[in-house]
Amino acid sequence: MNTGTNEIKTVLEVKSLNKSFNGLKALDNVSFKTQLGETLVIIGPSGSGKTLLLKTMLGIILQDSGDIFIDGLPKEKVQETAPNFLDRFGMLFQQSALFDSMTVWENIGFKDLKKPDADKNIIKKEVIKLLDKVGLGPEVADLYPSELSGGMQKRVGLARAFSGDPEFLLLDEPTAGLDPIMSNSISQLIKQQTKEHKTTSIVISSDLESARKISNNIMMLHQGAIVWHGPASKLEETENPFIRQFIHKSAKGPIAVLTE
Ligand SMILES: Nc1ncnc2c1ncn2[C@@H]1O[C@H](COP(=O)(O)OP(=O)(O)OP(=O)(O)O)[C@@H](O)[C@H]1O
Repeated sequence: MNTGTNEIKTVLEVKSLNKSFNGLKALDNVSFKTQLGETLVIIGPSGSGKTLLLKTMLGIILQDSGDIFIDGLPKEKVQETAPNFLDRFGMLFQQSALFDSMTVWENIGFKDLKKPDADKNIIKKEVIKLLDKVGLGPEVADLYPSELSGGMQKRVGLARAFSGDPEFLLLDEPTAGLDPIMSNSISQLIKQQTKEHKTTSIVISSDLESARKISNNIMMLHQGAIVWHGPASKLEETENPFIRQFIHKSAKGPIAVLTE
């Protein structure tokens, strides 16, 4: 009997996605589903297609073939009826991708500031609450991104992604380059946000400790293809050679290690 407490509902689906650059396959028949409230972490070696997959899902790069479904509808259909459908997504790109010419609060309030009836004072107040959520004080609001450390920029990027409590979070390497304490606190924030708002999240992470902490499921890409997709709890026990090599940081295995 479905009690309604563990609702299984596919909210994002990628079907047979292919993309090549100069004849080289960068995404190779990628198919997967994510359920409401799930956090899927994508792992894989450098150049395996992780960022490209997120960019294709968002329409920043167009696929050669394959489809993306949101709530069971093709993305193009969703876009037709709701041109601002990307507002349903909170995104964090690598290097945080903050706008250098805008202050921290303008960066975080960006989505709301675009609205015709935007009230700057209300938006700034909301931003200060978000800053507090990611562990930054109100004094940071009027600074420019260049005045912040890398860790602070990540937090600001995360606050921007959380802004408006989006249904979906797509985060590219949220803990890369951070010290272990900062990385742990960012992982906690992602967990808290996804739990409190039942957010469906896809997170690219090379930080396996963070991946284990935040994920329900893990998917590994290699040369644009999915080589493993399963529950995070099975990561340690799987015999999959790609996973074994990746988690043991071994030079031996199916993943080629580049040498000079
Ligand atoms: N706009 C583009 N033009 C040409 N090639 C591209 C483009 N975007 C991605 N690629 C290629 O697609 C492949 C996958 O790139 P992608 O950035 O997705 O890798 P990744 O797994 O995110 O790597 P990393 O962990 O290093 O960020 C790479 O070979 C890359 O060179």
